[in-house]
Order: sequence, then C-alpha cells, then structure tokens
Amino acid sequence: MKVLKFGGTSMGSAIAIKKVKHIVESCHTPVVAVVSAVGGVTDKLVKASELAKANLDYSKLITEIETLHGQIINDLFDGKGQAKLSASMSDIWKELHQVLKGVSLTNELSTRSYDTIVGCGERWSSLILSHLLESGDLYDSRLFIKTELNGQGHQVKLNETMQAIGELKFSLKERTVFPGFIASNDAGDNTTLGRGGSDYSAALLAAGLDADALEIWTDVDGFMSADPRVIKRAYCIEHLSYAEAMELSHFGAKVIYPPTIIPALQKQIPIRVKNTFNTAAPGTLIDNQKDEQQSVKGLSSIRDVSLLTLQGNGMIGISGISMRMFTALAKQDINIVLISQASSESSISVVLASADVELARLALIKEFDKEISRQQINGVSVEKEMAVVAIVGEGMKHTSGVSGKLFNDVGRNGINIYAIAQGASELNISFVIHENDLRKTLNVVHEAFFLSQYQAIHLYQVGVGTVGKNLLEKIERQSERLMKTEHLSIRLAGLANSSQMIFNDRGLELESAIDVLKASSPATIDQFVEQIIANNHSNSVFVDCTASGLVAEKYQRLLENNISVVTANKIAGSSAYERYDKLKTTARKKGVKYLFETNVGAGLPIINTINSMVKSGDRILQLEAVLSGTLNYIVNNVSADKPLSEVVIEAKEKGYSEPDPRIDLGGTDVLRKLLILARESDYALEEQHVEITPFVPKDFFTDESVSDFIEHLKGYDAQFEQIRSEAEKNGKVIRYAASLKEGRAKVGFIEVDASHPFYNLADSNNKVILRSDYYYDHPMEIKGYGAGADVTAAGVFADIIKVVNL
Ligand SMILES: NC(=O)C1=CN([C@@H]2O[C@H](COP(=O)(O)OP(=O)(O)OC[C@H]3O[C@@H](n4cnc5c(N)ncnc54)[C@H](O)[C@@H]3O)[C@@H](O)[C@H]2O)C=CC1
Ligand SMILES: N[C@@H](CC=O)C(=O)O
Repeated sequence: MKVLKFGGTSMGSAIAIKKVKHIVESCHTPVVAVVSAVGGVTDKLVKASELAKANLDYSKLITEIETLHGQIINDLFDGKGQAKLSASMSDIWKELHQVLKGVSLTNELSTRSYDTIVGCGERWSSLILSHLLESGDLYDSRLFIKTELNGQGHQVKLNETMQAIGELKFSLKERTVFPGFIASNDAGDNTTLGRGGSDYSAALLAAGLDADALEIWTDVDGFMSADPRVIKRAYCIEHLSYAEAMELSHFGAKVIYPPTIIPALQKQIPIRVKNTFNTAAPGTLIDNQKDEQQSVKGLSSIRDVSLLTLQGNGMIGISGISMRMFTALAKQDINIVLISQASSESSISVVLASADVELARLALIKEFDKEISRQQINGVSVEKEMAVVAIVGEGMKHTSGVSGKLFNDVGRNGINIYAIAQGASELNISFVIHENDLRKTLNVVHEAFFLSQYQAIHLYQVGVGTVGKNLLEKIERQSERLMKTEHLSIRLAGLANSSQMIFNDRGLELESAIDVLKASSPATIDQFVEQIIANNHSNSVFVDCTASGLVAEKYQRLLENNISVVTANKIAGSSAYERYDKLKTTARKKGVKYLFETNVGAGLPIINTINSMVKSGDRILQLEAVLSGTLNYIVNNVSADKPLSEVVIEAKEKGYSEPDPRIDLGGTDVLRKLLILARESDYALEEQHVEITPFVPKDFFTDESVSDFIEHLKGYDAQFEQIRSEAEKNGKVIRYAASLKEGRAKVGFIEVDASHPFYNLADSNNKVILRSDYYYDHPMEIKGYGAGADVTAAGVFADIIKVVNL
C-alpha cells in the first residue's frame, strides 16, 4: 500500500486535479490519497476568520472561495455529478456560514471555531477527489487523528491515532481519500495540525497503515540543492537520509513539513517527493541510507532574521546565564533559530525572526537588569537584516576540511560572517551573514560544494584594443577546454571601453561582445566600477587592458570591495611606492588577488619568478634587463636602408608599442617596468631614484599628436643610424637596458659585444638576468617575446585563472 499526499497546487485547478486522478489511478497497489485544500483557500479562510472576529465583512472572501470551487466542479463533472457533489458540500458551507456568523456576533474566535473554519478547505477538496476517482472511498480524518492541547497548540496523541488508523488497515479498498490537516480532540471538537499539516496527516496514515511508501506530490521536482530562485543551476537532489531531509526542511527548504519525517522514520517508510506537473522527474527519495560519497547534500537559507547578542565579562564562569536568557525568551514564545557561544563565555548570540527581535531585546534587558546596571553585562546588541545559511549532509561527520573549504571560499569573496554554529552531530554547519550578501554567499557555497566541477569567474574587462580584443578571442577559443580540464567557467559579465559599457550576469556572447559594446550608450569608468560593485558576484575579476591612469585609479575601490584586479596596465604599479604598496596590502587583507604579471615582459614569468624567489627567502641582489619589446625590435631592425621612423610605425602595427609610442621612445615604459621589478624584489624604489636616458632625445616629445611626433622623428633618423652603425663597426650592438645594482637604478643605452648575454637578443625579445643569494655566479635568466598581443593576452589570461586557482 502507498500513501500519496497532494498539496494545494496539485489540487489548485480542474486540470491539476485531473492529473491527481491520473496519478492515483495509475498505481498498481492500493492507494490512500491525502489532500490539502484547493490552493489559496486556507489563506482565505484564515483571513475570513480574522475579519469575522473584528466584525468586518468577510462575505467577499467566502464568495471567492465558492466561485473557485464552483468553477472546478463545473469543469470536472457533468450536471448529475455536479448536483450530487454540491449536495455533499452544502453541509460544510452551512457549517462555515454558521460558525463565521457566531464569531462575528460575539467578536470571539475560539480555537474550536478557528479550526472548524480553516479545516473546511480539506473537507471540500477531499469530497471533490473522492467523487472524481473511480471507486474512491472518502474517510474523515477527524475520526482517526486525535489531538490534545499542549503549550504550543494541538499535539497528536500518537498511540491513540496509530491504533485508530491501524484498525482500518484491512478494511480499506483500492482507493481511499482522506482530508489532510484536520483532526479532532477527545471532546469531538475540530482541531488542525498546523500549516503544512497535510504532509503530517499523510505520514501518520502511512505509519499507522504500515504503508510501503509515502509520496509527497507537490509543484517542484523534489528537494533542490539550493533555492532555485537564487541559484539558477540548483538541481534536484536524488537522495537524502531522513536526518538530512529533516535538517533541510527545518531550515528554509519548504518542500516538506518537518514533522512528517518522524512517523516515516520510526516505521522506516521511504518518502518520495514528486512533482504532479512533471511526473517523469524521479524526485527525491528519503530513506535511512547514508550517502558516503557526497559530504554536503544541500544548502539552505533563511532571511528576515536578526542577531541578538548578550555580552559582558561578568558572564564568564557564572552558571545559569544561558538558562535565564533562554527562559526569558521562551516566556515570550520566541523561537530561536541558531545559538552561538564563545568558549570564553563572554557572549551568547542567538538568531531569531526580525519580527521578534525588539520583544526579545526588552525581555533580556529586563531579565539582566541588575547585571547591566552593575556593568557585568554590557547590554543587548542587535544586528538587523541578517540571514542564516546552512550546509547539510551526514557525510560531513568525521570528514575534515569541510568547514575549511566553506569559510575559505566565503572569506575570499569578502563575505563577513557574524556567527557560526555547528552541532556535534556534524550534520549541519550554519553561519550568519548580512542579508545583502545572501545571493552571493549561496552562489559561492553552491559552486564550492555542488558544482565544484564548474567554478565560475565573473569577468569585467575594460579595454578592447590590441590586448583586450585578443584576450576575448582567447577566452572564447579556450572556454570549452577550461570547462573540461580546469573545471572553470569564465563569464564575461561586463565589458567597457573609454566611453561605453555593457553587462550581462549570465555572460556576454564573446564573439559579438565588442560589436554590442560599440553599439551601446555612453558610460563612464565610474559607472562601470559602481555597477560591478553593486552586482556583488562571486569570484569577480576586473581586468584592465587599457593604458589609462583613470582606470588604474579605480583599483583601490575595487579591491576594497573584494573584487580581484588583473592588469596589463603598468601605471598603478609604477606610480608612488605608497600607492603600489597600499594596493597590495588591500588585496592581501581582503583575500583577493591583484595580479600584473604582464606589466613586465608581457607573458614571460618574470614577476612570478621573483615572487617565488623572495617568498623562499632568496634576496635579489642585482638585476639587468632588456625590458622593451618595441625598442629591442627597433634596434634589431633599423639599418642603413630602414630608418628609425619607419621601424617605429612597424612596431606599432605589430602591436608591440604602447597606444602612444612616445611612452616607449621616451624610456617611460622601461622605467615603469624597472620600478615594478625592483618593488617586487623588495626595494621601495621611486621614479626619482632612477637615472634615465631617453631612447629618443627629449626635444622630440613636444608634439600634440602621435602622427606629428612620428613625422618629426624623421629628423632624428640619420643621427640614430649613425649611433647604431658606429657600434656595428666595433663589432657591437646597441641595447636599451635597465639595471639595478648596488643601490643604483639606471635606464638607457648600452653597447654590447658578442660575449654579452644581450648581444643575441633577436626581434622583440626581452631578457632579465637576476643575481640573488642563491643565483649569483650563475644568474637566473628569463628570455622570450616581451611584447605583442598574443603573448600579452596569454599572460593576462593566466593571471585570470590564478585568481581562483592560486
Ligand atoms: N601591447 C603589448 O605588447 C603589451 C601591452 N601591455 C599593456 O596593455 C595595455 C593595453 O595595450 P593595448 O591593447 O596595446 O592598447 P590599445 O590602445 O590597443 O587599447 C586600449 C583600450 O583601452 C580603452 N581605453 C583607453 N582609455 C580608457 C579609459 N579611460 N577608460 C576605459 N577604457 C579606456 C580603449 O578604448 C581601448 O579599447 C597597456 O597598458 C599596455 O601597456 C602590457 C604588456 C604588453
Ligand atoms: N610597449 C611595451 C609592451 C609591453 O609592455 C613594449 O614594447 O615592451
């Protein structure tokens, strides 16, 4: 035998009720169907009872309920069937009218009247279904489910109820219908089992009848791994243990009424949650099996709660404080959602519904009045607009690292945790956050535990020129491989250039993003940054592919808001040391990344190498380098036949030079790179400490535009060729190099012969020679292409991946 319970949505319309009929009649075993009221009816009945008590007009609500049922009956039955059913239902209507009238006249709503009024819905709906089913017997649950009053309301008298239901076991026919929710007491008065009580009725019937299975038919596919309204990729959990289902349903997941699980658990009856509107979906099976493979099974949350803390050094070592605290709250009938106490005993925090918090605060102030006046207790503090998030799973027991992973991922995304609670059963880890962080937290945790095969990065890119465009192409080409091998999904959540911006939370189409951007409305970098902060997405990364100082100014605000920064732009790293240091410190403090590997040598791993050396205790003692791809390309390509001005244009066309090539030819680009390398090597070098000889004399830098500059540069072609050919005659080549030796930092020309490590540096290559404590006589050398869209975009790409993989 099976017990099937159908909720309000399953009974919400004629079409839905036909589905219910089909489900019941398709069962090959005897079926007990337990039904809720037609969707929305119980709420209307509750409202009508309140209006009646206040002697206000409730007739409109009753008419609405009548119309709703009338419509359903019209759609389901022919004339004869309608007349038969209406006659059966009319007694209930009469009773309802009488009770409401009595309440209205006396202005008194007794528990008995209230339960009679709100229980009418299930009596009607069970009549409808029993008439509709072929050979469907109707039983009145009030005759079998017996309750008594306790402090909290009606409580089921389990022994009596089980016995009464048990006696039915052998007399039930193939299909039987019971109204859910309603019961009665020893005096024969109507009672109810509380909101969601129809699930409980079904579980009691299943237990009393020793059913083989209990099915809860609802309008969702089952228990979801997280709230699907928040987590788009939440999925239906196939299996839960009774304990896991209980934790999840107590805590936010409103799929099943929590007490339902107890009778089923006691009789070891498997529960299956199924979707009436998607019968093909397997649903969630709840039984006594524990899933050893997956430590965390579900993620739940509640909002509209507040955190209330009782704090004071006078609480330490004093027994009875918590007893008094919880008794004071219990006296006010306040439900506590979570408790957290520091082992120092100097504070106890509780989470409760925001609606109760003021009452709770006053109750505690009254209770601890003396201690507060003696300053043994500081008072009662309240943090409003909080939310509680819980991860649930029996597999967490004795599995180390679960909370480490949880809090690491949450912390890395800048989410502040106000309180934590974990029971010794290790079934649930709950923590309190600000409500504004709820969506982000659920995303972070869901990705960490349920979709760990796909970690999402939300990318916000500024700049779609040489490097930026190439980066987008690379991400598009690599995204499938990244998903497969790195389990990483990169979503381009925003894109901007100097005057426009576009956003899409789910990820912009990479192929068309630049075209869409160019067709979008004007926007500023400030608007772009503020929107990123407002989006508050998990694993957000801001990528700067511009050469703009304005953009670099935004890093501090982004990092402070827990957004990692990856930049090809050298301005921030090479401006005042204090600023560079503050950016790095902020990133460290906030647990996010500030990465700029491509600032020196494009994709070459120079900064990373220095970082590793310094971290391992090595000291960089000397540094010699060729750091400009553009300038090395120029010295390698200028000849008697090919003048400097022509090669500068070539370097620009090849994507080596800065957007403004004067930054290269004035030596500024190399100066910036030297400053960054020195700082990463632990030297607080400032621009004024560097001796610099520009590649082209200063007089050539007076023009307004780049094209005028290149035009005038022709006037220097002959002189440059002379310097170059002179060196050549002496068996040497010229290089534009940077060095840091014995406290002296220099940028300028050097002439080197064939014995020098820079002599054979072809094309746009860069080379860095590092002498350190561990690499002195045989220094470390890093060499390769130091400029160009491909290598730079690849370096930026690697930094982006490091944001989540480091
Ligand atoms: N080209 C190379 O080999 C390397 C370049 N870099 C750096 O990469 C950065 C980008 O270089 P390219 O792609 O060659 O430059 P680009 O001039 O081709 O592209 C710059 C992009 O930045 C945007 N932009 C400029 N000012 C802006 C502002 N105020 N707000 C928003 N967007 C703005 C422009 O609209 C354009 O989309 C530069 O900082 C450069 O130093 C770093 C290593 C190597
Ligand atoms: N303009 C730069 C590009 C890399 O930083 C160079 O030429 O090296």
